[in-house]
Amino acid sequence: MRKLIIKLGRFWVVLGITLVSILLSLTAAWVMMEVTGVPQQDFLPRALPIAVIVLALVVPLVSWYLVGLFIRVHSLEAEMRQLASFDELTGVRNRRSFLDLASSYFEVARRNQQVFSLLLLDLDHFKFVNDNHGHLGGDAVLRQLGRQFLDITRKSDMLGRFGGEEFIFLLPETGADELSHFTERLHGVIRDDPIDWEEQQIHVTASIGITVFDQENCPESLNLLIKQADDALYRAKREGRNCSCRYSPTLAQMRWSDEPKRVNGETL
Ligand SMILES: Nc1nc2c(ncn2[C@@H]2O[C@H](COP(=O)(O)OP(=O)(O)OP(=O)(O)O)[C@@H](O)[C@H]2O)c(=O)[nH]1
Repeated sequence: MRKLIIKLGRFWVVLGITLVSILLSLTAAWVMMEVTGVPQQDFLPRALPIAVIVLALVVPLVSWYLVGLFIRVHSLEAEMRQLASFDELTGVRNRRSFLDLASSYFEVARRNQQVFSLLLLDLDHFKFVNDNHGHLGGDAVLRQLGRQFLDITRKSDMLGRFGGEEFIFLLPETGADELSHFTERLHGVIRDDPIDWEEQQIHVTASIGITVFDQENCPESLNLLIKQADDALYRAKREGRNCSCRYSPTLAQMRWSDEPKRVNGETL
C-alpha cells in the first residue's frame, strides 16, 4: 500500500480516495434504496443523506490510516537521520557528520577571524581494556564516556567520534586561556569516574592533542588544523600519555610552546 501511494503521488492518491469514497457512498445508498424498495424518482433526495453518512464514516477511517502512515514515516525519517549522523554506541556525532558541521563552522570562523579550539582525545592503551574486559567491556567504556563528554560540553560545542577510541571536539570562541579548564574537566571525568562493568571497575586515561585557531595560527583548511591536533596528540602519547599537548605555530615545524601538561601536575 505504501509503495503504491508513493508511486502514484499525492494528487492522484487524494483524487482516487475522493472518487472511491463518493462511489462507495452512492453504491451504499443505492443498495439501501433497493432493499427498502424506494421508487427511482425518490432516489437522489433519499440517497444523498445516506451517501453523506457513509462518506462521514469512510473519510475518518481513511484519514486515520493516512495520518498513522505519515506519523510512522516521519518517525522513521528522524530515526534514519539520527543513524546517519550519530554514532550508535557513544551517542556523539559520527566522523562524517562532525566534519560536515565543523567544515561549515571553519569557513565562517576563518572569514570572521574568530578564535576556536580543536581537540583530539585518544584513550590510552585501549587495546588492554578490550583484552582484559572483553570487547563489550570496551564498548561500555566508550558508551559512558560519550555520555559524559556530551554532559560537559556546551550546546554550541561540536563533538564527534573520530575513530575507534578517538573523540574530536571543536569549541567555538574558546581560546588558549579557557582551554586549560576544559581539558582539566575532560581528564577529571575520565580519571574520576571508572566504568562499572560486570562487578569490576574499568579505569582509563586519555591523551589529548590541542590546537587553537587564532590570529597566530590560521591554516587554510580544517584538515590542516586536524593534522595539527593529531601531531599534538602524537606528542602527548610520546610524553607518556594521560596528558594534554598543545600545538604551537610560532615554533618551527613540530616544536612546542609548552611542556606537555601532566594530569595532577603542571598546568597547560
Ligand atoms: N570495544 C571496542 N574497542 C574498539 C572499538 N573501536 C576500536 N577499538 C579498539 O581500540 C583499540 C585501539 O588500539 P590501538 O590503536 O593499538 O591503541 P591503544 O591500545 O589505545 O594504545 P595507544 O593509543 O597507543 O595508547 C583496538 O584494540 C581496537 O580494537 C569499539 O568500537 N569498541
